[in-house]
Amino acid sequence: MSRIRVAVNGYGVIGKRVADAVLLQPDMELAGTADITSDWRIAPAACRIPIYAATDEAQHTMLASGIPVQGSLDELLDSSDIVVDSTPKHVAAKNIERYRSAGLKFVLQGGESHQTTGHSFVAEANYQSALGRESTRVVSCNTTSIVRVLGALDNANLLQKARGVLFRRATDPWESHLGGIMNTVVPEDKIPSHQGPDAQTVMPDLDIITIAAKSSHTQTHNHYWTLHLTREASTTEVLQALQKDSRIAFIRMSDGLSALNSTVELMRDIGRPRGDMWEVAIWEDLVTVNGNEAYLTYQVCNEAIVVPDTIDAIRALDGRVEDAESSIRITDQSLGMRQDFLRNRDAAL
Ligand SMILES: NC(=O)c1ccc[n+]([C@@H]2O[C@H](COP(=O)([O-])OP(=O)(O)OC[C@H]3O[C@@H](n4cnc5c(N)ncnc54)[C@H](O)[C@@H]3O)[C@@H](O)[C@H]2O)c1
Repeated sequence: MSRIRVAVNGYGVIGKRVADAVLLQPDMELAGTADITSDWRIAPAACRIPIYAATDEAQHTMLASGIPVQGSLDELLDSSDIVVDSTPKHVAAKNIERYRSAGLKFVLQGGESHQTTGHSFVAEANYQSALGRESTRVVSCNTTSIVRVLGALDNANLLQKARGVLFRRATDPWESHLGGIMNTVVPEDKIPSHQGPDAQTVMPDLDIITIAAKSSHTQTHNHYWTLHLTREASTTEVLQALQKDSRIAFIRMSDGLSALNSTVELMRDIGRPRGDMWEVAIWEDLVTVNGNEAYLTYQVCNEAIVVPDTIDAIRALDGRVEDAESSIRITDQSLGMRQDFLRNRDAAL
């Protein structure tokens, strides 16, 4: 089977992680990455990834900065089967016609609206409906976590409705010198916040309300959920339902993982590239069930969580791996995803 040749347009927070994940896939090949920067953000990639210039101006500045440019974005597209667009919000939507004229399938990211592709993607929920499509949009980091967690409970017929509060990191760590709030919390200016309706683009029947606030840190997102269950259940039943999703990991206060920064440090200690956590991490010892209500909190590494889904989205559009389980297994194994970072999962429950 020939490998899928993947182009990554936009080598920022998401693009560089997607490019590295593509390099690990047995059935994919990285055709190259395009960007407009010519400084430290792209320079380290040049020795291991073919770099292309997304604009004529970028080509001049890249060459002037000593970046070995392989060619233009159009040339990159010509040598690719699928492009992942990870340019900033609203830039990607303007590239769609260019991808279509090059005859390429394309994956967009969560900064674009559902309407840009007409399909929003989370691998565990709707891989099947993306099979062979021209395009899809991998939903945002918060939405991906919501669909994973609520989807796992829904699959076990346990979820009736979900009400959640989201604390969002103020900015990405690498650009925190440029902006981000300090010493405050800023509620989003409407309820429901956009994440609940966004989750419904993947799970249309989900009864969900989200309230969100931006807080003054850069260490991942943190969600708090009150879940109305379809019936009275035990904590073990809820945990077992969550455990069925291979991309949900379990962390514990009792292990000293008592704050967002502890988990961030743990990811570095276990050797994760860039300290990334692709899993959504639920505090296992905080999961509480009271009759037909459940309460839980989890952590979302916004920079990393959409990377495995982006890899699966590429496979779904390509169409040759026809079931979600097979694609998820290949992706999980290639990245080294885990459900428990400190001990064998089977022993934990
Ligand atoms: N940062 C996150 O936590 C996060 C999480 C999930 C989804 N997303 C989504 O992923 C997408 C990318 O976000 P990001 O955070 O990686 O952005 P980013 O700003 O970190 O990276 C974007 C990259 O695109 C490059 N770029 C800008 N204009 C370009 C152009 N015309 N052509 C080619 N390259 C161009 C920039 O130089 C930069 O390297 C957005 O849709 C965003 O909403 C971001």
